[in-house]
Amino acid sequence: MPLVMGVDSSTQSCKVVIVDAESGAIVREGRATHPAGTAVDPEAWWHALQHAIADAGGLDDVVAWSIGGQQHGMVALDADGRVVRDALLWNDTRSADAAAALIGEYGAAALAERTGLVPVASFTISKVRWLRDNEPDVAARVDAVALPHDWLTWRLRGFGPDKPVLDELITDRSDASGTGYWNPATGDYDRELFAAALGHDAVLPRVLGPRESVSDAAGRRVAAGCGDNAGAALGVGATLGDAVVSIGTSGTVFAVSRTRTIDPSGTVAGFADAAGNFLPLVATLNAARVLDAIGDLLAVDHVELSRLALTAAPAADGLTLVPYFEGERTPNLPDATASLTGMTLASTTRENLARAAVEGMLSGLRAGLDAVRGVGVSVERVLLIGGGAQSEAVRIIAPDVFGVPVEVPATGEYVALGAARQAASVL
Ligand SMILES: Nc1ncnc2c1ncn2[C@@H]1O[C@H](COP(=O)(O)OP(=O)(O)O)[C@@H](O)[C@H]1O
Ligand SMILES: O=C(CO)[C@@H](O)[C@H](O)COP(=O)(O)O
Repeated sequence: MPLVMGVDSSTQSCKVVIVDAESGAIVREGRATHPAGTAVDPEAWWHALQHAIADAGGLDDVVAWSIGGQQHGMVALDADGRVVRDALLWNDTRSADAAAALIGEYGAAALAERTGLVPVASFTISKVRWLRDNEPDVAARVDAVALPHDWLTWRLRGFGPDKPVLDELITDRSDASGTGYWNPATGDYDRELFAAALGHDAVLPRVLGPRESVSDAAGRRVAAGCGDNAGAALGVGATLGDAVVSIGTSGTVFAVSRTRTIDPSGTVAGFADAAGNFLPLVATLNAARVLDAIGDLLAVDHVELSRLALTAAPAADGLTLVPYFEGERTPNLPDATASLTGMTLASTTRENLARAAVEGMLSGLRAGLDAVRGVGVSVERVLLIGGGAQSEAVRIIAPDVFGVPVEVPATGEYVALGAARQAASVL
């Protein structure tokens, strides 16, 4: 009964599963929370990872592991292996102007062709460019740029400021494909784009193939890890014809595809997956936390918010929440704010507000589904996952909003399970 560990270092928390590699059964689990905010000291993730591993009973009996994580965050290191500033996360919109500058210089169509992406604030290249433009002294000290899962993998393997071997940074194609300086057609970094964004070239993590591995200081096998959405696709077992809708901090809609996506409009990101295929994806910045915010406002928990939403009629008597609390990525409106319209004395009830929150959040994801279909991906059913899928109201209202059958797999940490699968596959 060899045991493997899978990790999801997500925006809000770190989740660890220890799995029997033969049966797939979860043997132990652990978790720890991450700090709030869109710029975070990566040390906080490292501490959370260690807590979550301890909470899961430790690694002593584990023979292989793999880390999945939130995508795109910029972890910039100096020559001594120290983080040069707080990591800017995928949901930090200060890099919107940098994204626009990149598009102005290279053209959206050319960037989509070269990297699969048209820059928005979320992608790593926009953050790297922001650093060069706004903190040139810090940018000049950067010797390596990694993603959250790359850096945590490096730390857990035994590297860090005490052993700063930057060439030992590794990543995988799914997370590399979210940088904006990796070419999904060739599998190589686009060094010209990266060096121009940063102002000079630097170490980038080596991209391991789906079955390649390295080892940690104790000799355990370490798989390449993955971006969290690719991890979820692996963990939930998505196949052709499935679209996965994940309602976590981000809302994402993605599908496994045999061919790469090039969308010069930038709506659909042409990511790679963790198994050698591709993962066209649409992401919104406003998902589970829309429900958190309205629940807090109404001073109710998730169960009561769901009950209120299901008490109201569809369309909430015209009360409409456009939930751009954090700005928005799809559509690309980084400076947008949320708005509530259709307020009358009759429509402005707690029930309608709860319903409008669920419908507004799901409508953003429906637009994502349409966009994924629009690039030629067939969607026969939706698999609904993430913390927000635990809401009964979300589960009941989603099929009407999406217009396709919706299946809700048993509640589970599918990103961490996907990473555990990677670990099992390199054994
Ligand atoms: N029953 C529920 N109804 C609605 N939202 C929920 C429920 N349970 C958890 N959540 C929300 O789900 C989010 C966490 O989901 P998760 O998929 O773990 O996110 P992430 O991976 O981004 O950290 C939190 O915002 C949490 O409040
Ligand atoms: O930016 C994206 C995908 O492009 C997000 O999906 C992040 O990867 C964060 O994920 P969660 O923490 O919300 O799961």
